[in-house]
Amino acid sequence: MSSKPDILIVGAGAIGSFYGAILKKAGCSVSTVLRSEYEAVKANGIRINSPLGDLSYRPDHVYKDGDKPETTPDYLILCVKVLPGVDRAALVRPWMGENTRLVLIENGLDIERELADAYPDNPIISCLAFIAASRTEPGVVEHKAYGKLVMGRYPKGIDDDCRELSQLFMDGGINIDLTEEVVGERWRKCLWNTPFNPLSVIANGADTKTILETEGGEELIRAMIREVMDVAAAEGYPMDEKLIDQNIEGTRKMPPYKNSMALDYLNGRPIEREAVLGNVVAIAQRHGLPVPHLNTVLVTLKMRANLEDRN
Ligand SMILES: NC(=O)C1=CN([C@@H]2O[C@H](COP(=O)(O)OP(=O)(O)OC[C@H]3O[C@@H](n4cnc5c(N)ncnc54)[C@H](OP(=O)(O)O)[C@@H]3O)[C@@H](O)[C@H]2O)C=CC1
Ligand SMILES: CC(C)(CO)C(=O)C(=O)O
Repeated sequence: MSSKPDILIVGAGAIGSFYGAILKKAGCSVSTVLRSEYEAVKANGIRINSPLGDLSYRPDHVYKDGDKPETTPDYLILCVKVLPGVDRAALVRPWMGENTRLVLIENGLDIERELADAYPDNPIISCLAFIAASRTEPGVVEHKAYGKLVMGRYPKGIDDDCRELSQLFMDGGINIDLTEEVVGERWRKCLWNTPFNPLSVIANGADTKTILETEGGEELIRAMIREVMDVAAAEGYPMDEKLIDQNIEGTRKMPPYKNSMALDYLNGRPIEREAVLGNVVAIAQRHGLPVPHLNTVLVTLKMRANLEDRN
C-alpha cells in the first residue's frame, strides 16, 4: 500500500489525463472518471505523448458517471470544461468524502463559488494550468509544451494541503507556483484568455500569430486586456500596466498557437464562453464599468451560438 494520497480525476481529458500522469509518476494511486472515453481507457489505459518522456499509465480504477466508489479520494481533481448546464457540484458528489480536498484545474473566473457553496467543509485548491495539451483520440493526449501550475487555497492562502499536493506535482516533474492570492492569479491569467480565446473563435479558429499580425489585431487585444485590467482593479486586484506589453511580447515569441477554446470550437465542442468572458462582463456590469470591446465580443459569440444552436 502506497502512503501517498489517493487521487481521483473527474473529467480525464487533456488536462486531467496529463496531470494524473504526473501524480502517478510521483507514486500516487490515480483513478479516473470518464464519459465518452470510458471504454477506450478501461481497455488500453491513457497514452500521453510528451516532451517529458513516456507518461502513459493505467489508472488504478476507471469509473464512469453514475458508478458508486468503495472509497473516496484524498484529492479529487476536477478538470471538466466549465460550461453552462454542467452541474459540476453534482458531478463530483458521488466521490466526495468528508476529508476529500477538491482541486480545480480549469480556466475562467469566479468558477469556484458553486463548489464552495455546495461543499463548505471541504477545502478547495484552485489551480491555473499553463500548458499546451489536447486529446487526439480516445485515451490519447498530445502534450506539446509547458506545464506549470499556479496553485492556492480558495479563496486565499496556502495551507498544508497545497504544500503536499504541490510537492507531489514537483516530484512528478512539474513546476508549481504557490500563491496566497489565487483569485488575483485567475484575473492575471484572464488578461490573456479573455481576449485571445473568444477572439480566436470569432475569427474561425485563428492562431495567435494571425490574431496579432492582422491589421488592427494587436490594438484590439490591447483594448480588451485593458478592460479586463479595469474590471480586476475594481474587484480589488490592481495590476501593473506593463503586463499589457508583456502579454503581447510573450505571445509574439511563442510559435503560432491555437488555445483550448479555439480547439473546442474547431472540433464542434461547446466553448467556455461564460467562464472566460461572460463572467468578466457580468462583474464589470456590477461595478457599472463600461467594457465595450469585451461586450461586443460576448454578444457576437452569443449570436453565433444562436445561429449554430450551440452554447
Ligand atoms: N487543453 C489545454 O491546453 C488547456 C486547458 N485548460 C483548461 O483546463 C480545463 C480542462 O480542459 P481540457 O482538458 O483541455 O478539456 P477536455 O475537453 O480535453 O477534457 C474535459 C474532459 O471532461 C470530461 N467530462 C465532461 N463532462 C463529464 C462528465 N459528466 N463525466 C465525466 N467526464 C466528463 C470530458 O469527457 P467527454 O469526452 O465525454 O466530453 C473530457 O474528457 C478547461 O477549463 C480548460 O479551459 C487550461 C489551460 C490549457
Ligand atoms: C494559456 C493557454 C493558452 C495555455 O495554457 C490556455 O489557457 C488555453 O489554451 O486556454
